[in-house]
Amino acid sequence: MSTQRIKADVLAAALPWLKAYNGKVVVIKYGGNAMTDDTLKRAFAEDVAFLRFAGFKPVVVHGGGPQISRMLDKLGIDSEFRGGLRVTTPEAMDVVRMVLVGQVQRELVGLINEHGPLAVGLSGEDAGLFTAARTNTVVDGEEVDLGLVGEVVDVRPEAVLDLIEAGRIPVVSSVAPDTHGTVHNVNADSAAASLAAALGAEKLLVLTDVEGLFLDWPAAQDVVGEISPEALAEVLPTLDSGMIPKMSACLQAVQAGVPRATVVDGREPHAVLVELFTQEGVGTQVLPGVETKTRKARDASA
Ligand SMILES: Nc1ncnc2c1ncn2[C@@H]1O[C@H](COP(=O)(O)OP(=O)(O)O)[C@@H](O)[C@H]1O
Ligand SMILES: CC(=O)N[C@@H](CCC(=O)OP(=O)(O)O)C(=O)O
Repeated sequence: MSTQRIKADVLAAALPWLKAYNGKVVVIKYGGNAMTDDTLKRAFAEDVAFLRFAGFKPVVVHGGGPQISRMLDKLGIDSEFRGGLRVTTPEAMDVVRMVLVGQVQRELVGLINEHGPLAVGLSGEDAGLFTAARTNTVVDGEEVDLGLVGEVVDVRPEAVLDLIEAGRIPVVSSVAPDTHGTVHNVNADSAAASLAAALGAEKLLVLTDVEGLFLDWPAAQDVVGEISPEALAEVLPTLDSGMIPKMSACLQAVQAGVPRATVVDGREPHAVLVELFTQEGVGTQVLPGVETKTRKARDASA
């Protein structure tokens, strides 16, 4: 087939997706582990700008776990993860906020704005976007005090909606005040799910550094292609580390009415475009009413 024909086929195949998502909100969670190099970050910014110019309404919620850990290390502040969440002292909270809002968010906004005056950064503290409530976690049957870690209990999406209506791309950091104004560290997957639900998003797309959910972790031979919320709720207690908040977030979003939530490998350049314009075969999709389907992982041993 000629190169011109291949290009024509790829472009023509995008039509159903362009129609389906025209004017629809897509919340994209960009995890810190998928921000490894400048080329990937630039490709991500291009994808988000592409979506906006293609008639989607993209909203970015970003993470930055590894970036926070590096800064805490540099400053000699100890931190540990329990059940996939960072135990956050008041001292660590200052660093979390500085890195997420002051570094990671600023960098993403800058990269997207290379394509036009599109992105506006905000955090859960802006215009009452998120209200958090302190939360603990249970690890091996024991309740663990996580310090200043919260979950979003209320969303006032007006500021984000105003930006979307003005044709902007909101870029949201996951720190949020409680009802007394004390700022809490919220896992970015969970914040993205809350925002997707409040915005009535068509999709929650979560970029990370694995091909998707593996039920045979850490052997990682078979990646889940599709899974229903009910089947996911059953396997959730067996998962560990970062996959717990990620898959809980997908479940939360779908249970709150977001039609589908997908985890994709952000180490692949243009993962966002590939996922949104491809029928099947990338990442793990949480979707009501499906049987669990798995496929061989890219790196599976033969
Ligand atoms: N069952 C599983 N399937 C896939 N990844 C898993 C699983 N269990 C644990 N993980 C780990 O979860 C990590 C993703 O979570 P996390 O490090 O928090 O990513 P992010 O920064 O993208 O939010 C993967 O890199 C992988 O090491
Ligand atoms: C409570 C909690 O764990 N908060 C996360 C917030 C950042 C985040 O979620 O970043 P990723 O998406 O890159 O993992 C943290 O402190 O690392």
